[in-house]
Amino acid sequence: MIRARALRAVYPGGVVALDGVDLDVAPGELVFLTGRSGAGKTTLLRLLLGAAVPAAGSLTVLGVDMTRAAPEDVQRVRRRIGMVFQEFRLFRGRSAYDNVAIALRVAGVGGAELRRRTLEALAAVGLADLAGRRVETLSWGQQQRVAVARALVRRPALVLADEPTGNLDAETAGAVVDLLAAARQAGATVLVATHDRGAIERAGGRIVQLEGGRIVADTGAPAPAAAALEPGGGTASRREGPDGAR
Ligand SMILES: Nc1ncnc2c1ncn2[C@@H]1O[C@H](COP(=O)(O)OP(=O)(O)OP(=O)(O)O)[C@@H](O)[C@H]1O
Repeated sequence: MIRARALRAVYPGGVVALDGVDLDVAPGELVFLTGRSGAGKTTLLRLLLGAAVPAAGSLTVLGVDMTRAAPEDVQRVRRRIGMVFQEFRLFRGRSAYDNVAIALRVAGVGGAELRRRTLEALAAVGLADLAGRRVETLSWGQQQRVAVARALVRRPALVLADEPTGNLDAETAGAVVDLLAAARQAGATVLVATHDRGAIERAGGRIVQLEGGRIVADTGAPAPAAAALEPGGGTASRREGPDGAR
């Protein structure tokens, strides 16, 4: 799903944001990226999304080598990613419905299916009654839930969320975390950059800690309890093993 080796990211001016990151994320994992401000979390998400190119190292996302991919291949990867941004990036002046529907429209979905899936996504985040409201008239937490609905409506293979619970009250933050966990239950791989300890404790999952652009701690994927306990129950861990490719 994701495979990074010796990943390095440098901003103009020479700021080294990531410095030798090795990371494997298997399909279906829920991973929290933690670390203090400036540790490199957002930069890693940007590389995964193909919004920035690594300065060195290798990065494969959804089977595509992001360091060598043609623009159309990067586009193909992006279409399979649902992104929740820190600042929502909703279209002001448009309704909650329109903001969610756009994600399906650009994927070529229209007509009755567009309407059904958009309304289902809004209902899933508890906003069915507010579908027609312009987004700037919604509360902060409601806007974030619109952004989550927009990210999930296409049933993406990979969900990337950058501080999705920032500035939300505990209850709304909990609801957002539950939605991301539900996306994982539905089969998505989910990466969440967050400072929110409560969110991490609520959802469980793997914790990868960044510091100064390096991974300094990684709890690894929790062993799937049922499979691990069954005799002959397959893998003890869904984490991809090291490959010695360094
Ligand atoms: N556009 C930019 N130009 C130059 N340097 C940048 C830029 N964006 C980020 N940086 C620097 O890169 C490093 C990593 O930043 P990044 O935003 O990835 O950290 P972060 O862990 O996401 O922080 P936060 O928790 O505050 O969002 C920091 O030193 C930051 O100052």
